[in-house]
Amino acid sequence: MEIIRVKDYEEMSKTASSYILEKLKQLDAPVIGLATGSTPEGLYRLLVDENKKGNVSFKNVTTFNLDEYTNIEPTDPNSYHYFMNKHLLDHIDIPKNQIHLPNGNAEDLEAECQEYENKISEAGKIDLQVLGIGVNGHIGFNEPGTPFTSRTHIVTLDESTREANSRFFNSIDEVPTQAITMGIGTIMESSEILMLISGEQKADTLNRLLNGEVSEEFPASVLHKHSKVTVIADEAACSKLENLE
Ligand SMILES: N[C@@H]1[C@@H](O)[C@H](O)[C@@H](COP(=O)(O)O)O[C@@H]1O
Repeated sequence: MEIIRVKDYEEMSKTASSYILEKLKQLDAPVIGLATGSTPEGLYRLLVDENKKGNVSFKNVTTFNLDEYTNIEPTDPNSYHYFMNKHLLDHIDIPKNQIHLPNGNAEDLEAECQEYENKISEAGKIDLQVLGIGVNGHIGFNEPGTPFTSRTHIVTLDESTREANSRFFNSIDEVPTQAITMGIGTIMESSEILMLISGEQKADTLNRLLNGEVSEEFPASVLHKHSKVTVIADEAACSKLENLE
């Protein structure tokens, strides 16, 4: 696991954006895994800017998002469909049929999970998966206790996750209780993983990721088993790191 330590949120976003642009240049038909949350918003803003300036094209890019709430319309401002359109997808030159998010509104959610897995397989593999991290170590919506072998599945969200995400809703009662998420096994099949971590509220989380044990109780710890992971973390997120060199 390689750690890139940067000053602040802006520098994290810039470093991530340059990293992704470089990757996109190397591949003819890149398949990129995308994440939601406040952490990648700055990265997406920079990618939109680069696309507008003509420095990068997304015409050959295929995307797969990690997760989506269930029983929420894609047009609902709190859906991850809406989030992705607003922050990235509506503003870049990517063909719509190359964009994939789980359909949290599907009649048969189990079938939707299988179909999502099939679509990823058909695309080959995810070349680069962008990840954020929940305070409790969740990746995608894989909460503590999720098997490392899990595939795309329906999850019941932890109360702590619903609370953390309630800042986007009018009240916690409106936060969905379930979601569809790519499984940990699915995420681990990506050729490469880029994790972004920012802010003091993630300082204990980052310390546990780097210095804690590999355990299903802390989902992100699985990344120690992956051969190509880069973590970009800002000073505030690094503020509680033990074993500083
Ligand atoms: N499902 C998403 C995760 O993919 C994300 O990493 C996490 C952290 O979000 P934030 O970046 O807002 O802290 O929130 C949500 O639960």
